[in-house]
Amino acid sequence: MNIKIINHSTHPLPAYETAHAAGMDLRAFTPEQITIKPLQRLLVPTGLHIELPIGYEAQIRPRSGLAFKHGIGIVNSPGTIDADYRGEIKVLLVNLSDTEFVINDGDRIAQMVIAKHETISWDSVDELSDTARGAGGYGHTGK
Ligand SMILES: O=c1ccn([C@H]2C[C@H](O)[C@@H](COP(=O)(O)OP(=O)(O)OP(=O)(O)O)O2)c(=O)[nH]1
Ligand SMILES: [Mg+2]
Repeated sequence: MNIKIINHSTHPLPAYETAHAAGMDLRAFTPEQITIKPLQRLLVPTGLHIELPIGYEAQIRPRSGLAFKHGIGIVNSPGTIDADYRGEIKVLLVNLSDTEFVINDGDRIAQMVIAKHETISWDSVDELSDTARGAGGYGHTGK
């Protein structure tokens, strides 16, 4: 499938790093170096605008290497890019470590997964079907 993209950054388009990867890495587009202090959150520009087909979304997810080695997460993970959004894709990073983290222009800061989704209508009813679980949740099946 082809998706329209405008790249205002100076970096290559997001690409799958391996043959069967689900996510394409997103690069920071920030001519000036960015420093994220411990527990600080920051919107990082990518310079990218996309036109998703109706019925598709893009999910902005953390990279596990950055999360494990540097405590870098995404506050609203997974971020949702709607099919009707035409603005710049940005990544809402958070530094969950106790040391500053530096982002340089072009660093791969997150990954984007393109996914199908349903658009539904509600049927308002008075009762839902019976199941063995019923209302049990929050660990009611034990550890
Ligand atoms: O990580 C993200 C999440 C969202 N967006 C953009 C695309 C998305 O379509 C739009 C709105 O996002 P969302 O619906 O999550 O935020 P909201 O707070 O509900 O804003 P809005 O009222 O504009 O929908 O912001 C990003 O660029 N990065
Ligand atoms: Mg919204």
